[in-house]
Amino acid sequence: MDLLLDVGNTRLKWGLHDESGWHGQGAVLLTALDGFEGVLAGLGPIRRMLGANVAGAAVAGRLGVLLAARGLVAEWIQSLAQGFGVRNSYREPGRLGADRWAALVGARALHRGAALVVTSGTATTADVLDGSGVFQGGVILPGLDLMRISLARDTAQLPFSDGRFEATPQSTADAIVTGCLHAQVGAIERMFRLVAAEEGSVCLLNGGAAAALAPRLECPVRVVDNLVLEGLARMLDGA
Ligand SMILES: Nc1ncnc2c1ncn2[C@@H]1O[C@H](COP(=O)(O)OP(=O)(O)O)[C@@H](O)[C@H]1O
Ligand SMILES: CC(C)(COP(=O)(O)O)[C@@H](O)C(=O)NCCC(=O)O
Ligand SMILES: [K+]
Repeated sequence: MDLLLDVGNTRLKWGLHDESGWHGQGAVLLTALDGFEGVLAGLGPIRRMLGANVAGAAVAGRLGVLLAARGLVAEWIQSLAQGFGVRNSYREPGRLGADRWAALVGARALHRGAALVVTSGTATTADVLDGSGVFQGGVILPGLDLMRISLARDTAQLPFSDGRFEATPQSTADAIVTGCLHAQVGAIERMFRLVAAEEGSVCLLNGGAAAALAPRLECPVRVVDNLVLEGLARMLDGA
């Protein structure tokens, strides 16, 4: 069994995988990272650990210690210019977030046509993957919760509270939630225009906020499981 880690800025997502598929997945908040020690202790024998980390060196260091206690060496991927059926058009390919690279590899394995690969986590990313597997570029915006948090933090009168999506919001809470959803969905729909003309193109949507965005999107959407873990599994298969 291999252990795959998608370490984002809010949560660590883990998955246990072998040739026959997935044998368990879970998530741990970075604010409770020590809890991952218990998760690790409960897993059976592990061959290798491969991960994508965008949460920085301190988090990688803490994970390295937890993994070493189980006799595992932490292997962290870097974005490549080309590999696993995907070509990376970033001017400096290594600067693309490792999670975005892994998600593109996962997306390519899942869907052969053009796709807009959207991961809605702490940040939302919307990445254009054309029908020949070329990542042409993409956008980064604050994620849904980060937008709401920033309004509460930097204004005197706006709270962080739950509202509802409404066509014409008539309360502060509804106005904030609806505004932030419009911002997310609007950016995604604008990016989708870049692949809309390609046969069979779809928006592949994943990440912690995917369920909140999916019902609002007016483009072909397929909500998928964690594409980063999927991509990491392909990388081990191809290794
Ligand atoms: N239990 C939870 N705790 C924190 N955030 C959650 C939870 N459930 C869903 N979320 C949402 O999911 C986002 C985190 O999604 P995730 O894809 O794990 O992000 P990241 O990869 O940036 O860590 C949060 O910003 C929040 O919007
Ligand atoms: C864009 C991101 C912050 C997304 O992080 P996440 O929301 O998954 O925590 C991350 O992929 C990152 O730090 N990228 C490096 C810069 C880039 O991709 O251009
Ligand atoms: K993201």
